[in-house]
Amino acid sequence: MTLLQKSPGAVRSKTGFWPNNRATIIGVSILTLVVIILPFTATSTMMNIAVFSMIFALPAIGLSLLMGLAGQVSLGQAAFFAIGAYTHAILLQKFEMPGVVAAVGGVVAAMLAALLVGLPMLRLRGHYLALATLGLGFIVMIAVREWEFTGRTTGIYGFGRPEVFGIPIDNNGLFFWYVAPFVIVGLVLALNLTRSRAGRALSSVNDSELAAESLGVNTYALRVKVFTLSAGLAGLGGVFYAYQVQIVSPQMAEFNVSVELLLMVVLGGLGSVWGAIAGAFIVELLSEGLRDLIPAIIPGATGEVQLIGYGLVLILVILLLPGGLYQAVRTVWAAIRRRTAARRVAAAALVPDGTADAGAGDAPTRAFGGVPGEPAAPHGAAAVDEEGVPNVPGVSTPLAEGEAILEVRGLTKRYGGVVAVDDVSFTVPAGRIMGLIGPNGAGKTTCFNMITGAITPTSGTVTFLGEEVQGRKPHVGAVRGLTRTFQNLQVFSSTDVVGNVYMGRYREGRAGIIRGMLGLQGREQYRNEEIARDLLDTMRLGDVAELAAGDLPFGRQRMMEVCRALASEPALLLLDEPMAGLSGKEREMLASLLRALRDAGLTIVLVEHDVAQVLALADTVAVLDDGVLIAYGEPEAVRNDPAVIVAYLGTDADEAKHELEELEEHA
Ligand SMILES: Nc1ncnc2c1ncn2[C@@H]1O[C@H](COP(=O)(O)OP(=O)(O)OP(=O)(O)O)[C@@H](O)[C@H]1O
Repeated sequence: MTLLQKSPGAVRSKTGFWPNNRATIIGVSILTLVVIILPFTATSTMMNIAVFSMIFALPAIGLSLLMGLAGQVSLGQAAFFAIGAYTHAILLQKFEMPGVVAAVGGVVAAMLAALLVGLPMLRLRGHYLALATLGLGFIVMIAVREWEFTGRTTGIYGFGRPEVFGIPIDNNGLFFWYVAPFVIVGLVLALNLTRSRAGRALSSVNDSELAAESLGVNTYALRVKVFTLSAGLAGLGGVFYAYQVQIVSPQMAEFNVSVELLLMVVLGGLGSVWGAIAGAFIVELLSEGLRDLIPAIIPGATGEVQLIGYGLVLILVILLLPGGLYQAVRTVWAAIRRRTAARRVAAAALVPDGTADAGAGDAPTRAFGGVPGEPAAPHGAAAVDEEGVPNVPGVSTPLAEGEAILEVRGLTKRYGGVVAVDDVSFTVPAGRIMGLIGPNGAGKTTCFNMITGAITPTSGTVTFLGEEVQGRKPHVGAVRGLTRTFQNLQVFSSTDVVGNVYMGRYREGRAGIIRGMLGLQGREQYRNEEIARDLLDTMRLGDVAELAAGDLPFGRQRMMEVCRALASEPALLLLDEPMAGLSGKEREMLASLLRALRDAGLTIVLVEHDVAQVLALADTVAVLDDGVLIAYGEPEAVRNDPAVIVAYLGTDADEAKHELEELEEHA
């Protein structure tokens, strides 16, 4: 039996966990209609703006994915735009390659440049990528300006226009129709990506890289992929730009182009793909307006002054509408939905016996926390036994009970002169609960962090399921079944409660970025969502499944974190102070749950300040004091160990023992 029995008839949620596909279809249909009609109705100035908006929408979508999803800022998107354009122009003009080959070459060159910058930079945390891309922008601009091959300041020109079935694309209307399908396809792929397993993982990384890694997300690989994808879209934009203006020049890589792209993304709303397209149109309109307005206000002003206009708009948006247009639209939409719902409730109240039997015929069946094949308890109804203890699913353990699942040998962590953990060794047997206790600052969390890969030990080894994992990133252990919770909660606040627990299923999923973009992972997603919901019901969190995770009370956030860790079907679960902040009732429930999980075969290591709880729960207890392992054994032996008593209470052993007993009685 696995930890989570999967519902055989997993059904699609009707509660809105997945963004509304119908809305996307309607949106894309309207956009397509506008694209078809616009060239027949727009003035030539409008058509010119529309063409450039479409061209810039591509790098803007890329930047939006990078900044909104991957949480990385690029100040040099124009560099990839220029690399795409120059490569395309060079292949066309100097090597006389066919248009399609030259275009693909432009995109590939931009992606390769991104790999070159991203591979070293994305390993580092912080804003290094922003600085590196800013530098790249300057390098590209200066290189093409100084290099004979790229035409110096004059640039490259004289290459032909694109042709489709022998028809030259030689006016704005045709060019608009030529670019638009690429933008629409890019839009759909990007929308799919944001909803996919990979997209959700990226948002989670934004919320808490440590928690995402601990659930098996390889954050570095994902960021590199999104950065490369983002550069590819910029390169494609550059290819179209080169075709449209019929010249490529160093200005394309200038900083103000990157700022323009940044403005499009911020104005539209970070991470919103629709917002990026809207932002592209608005900034192009704005830029047209500023071109006339600025010389009228400041006679003799050059194009540089336009940057001041962009800067002002950027500041205003950040101050007044930090979520951009996307946020504004969402706020209005939410208000409309609230009013509609209120009206519906009022109307229902007028109908005698308005208790409709809605959906009774298609109630989902669940095997988890209920009887297989029988209608499930509604979300929010706790699946509990007669004593109020949650039902616990079965557990699969890769080892026989008592075999070493985790071996820690000579684990040491020094911070300058501070030895946080000093030569600690212990073994955790499978199917047992091990308590790790010690006074404040004893080194418990540091120990956890070294075991899970959050920090690298100064020396020592951590062997999990026979493989040394010390010093490796947390996702390495997580993929093999090593999952943890955190002393300081690490909630994915950008999503709801079910979204958090769904992320716990990450290591069970397979779909990558490509499958995500193509929308070929529906089954896997719906199945994992159902499992997440089932688990929430079992943990009595079903009633808050749709709430924003950050809005939950502290105690329920802790329970949600445990639930999220369980969703990953771990072989070894490390819990860092899971009882902290819980009510007495919640503590009791959690203790029962842990006992039941252990009885089902799960191995648990528990760091906890509630010593009485640990001594009552654990099969073995390790005690740290000042980084040193001072006791290790069965709870009874540890309870009476004078060294432990002195470490905890810092007084005479007999007196301390008496105090400890009193404490336990009152606990
Ligand atoms: N990044 C760091 N730099 C310097 N010292 C650190 C760092 N992290 C932890 N320490 C020190 O290492 C020691 C152990 O800290 P740790 O947080 O592991 O203890 P703990 O047993 O988990 O404490 P608590 O129960 O209060 O959470 C403490 O003295 C702490 O100040």
